[in-house]
Amino acid sequence: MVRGNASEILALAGLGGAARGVDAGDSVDAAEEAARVLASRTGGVVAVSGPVDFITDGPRAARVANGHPMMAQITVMGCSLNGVIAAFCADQPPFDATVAALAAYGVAGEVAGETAQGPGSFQVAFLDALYHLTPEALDTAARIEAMA
Ligand SMILES: Nc1ncnc2c1ncn2[C@@H]1O[C@H](COP(=O)(O)OP(=O)(O)O)[C@@H](O)[C@H]1O
Ligand SMILES: Cc1ncsc1CCOP(=O)(O)O
Repeated sequence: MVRGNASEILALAGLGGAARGVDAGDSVDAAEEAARVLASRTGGVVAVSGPVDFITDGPRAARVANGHPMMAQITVMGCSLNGVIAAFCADQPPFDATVAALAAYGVAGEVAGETAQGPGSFQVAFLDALYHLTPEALDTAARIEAMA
């Protein structure tokens, strides 16, 4: 399973990419083909994170529209996300698990964004929201679109 922002996925596929340090300088849309190429090459699941996440295993693809703009303002949100995806993949098929992990992470971001005053309080509120997230709340708030 590979997860990166758009510029990281483009670079990994050998298709360039305009990364700004650890941040993306490319849109998720621009990295969709790179993600499909990487998934086919590796036989694994590839996720491009960003304002709307894109996930593919080659034949299947989905978009997850959950999240909050403040998530892009905090370092290590992507690294932490990788750990959450790994936990979801531990006992679920990897494509479904990755989609669910991205939705859960994004919903926690939305909950945190309701009370955060800025990046500092957002970090604390995000960890609390992830800790308190229930399957019912995830079902209600998840914005997942299956694609061809
Ligand atoms: N503008 C945004 N709006 C909503 N969610 C976002 C936005 N930018 C990033 N996210 C979310 O933040 C998390 C980390 O993704 P990202 O910022 O792409 O990682 P990285 O830190 O590797 O660049 C993902 O769950 C993603 O959906
Ligand atoms: C490993 C590491 N150490 C300091 S910043 C960084 C990368 C963080 O990347 P991201 O914000 O994309 O999770």
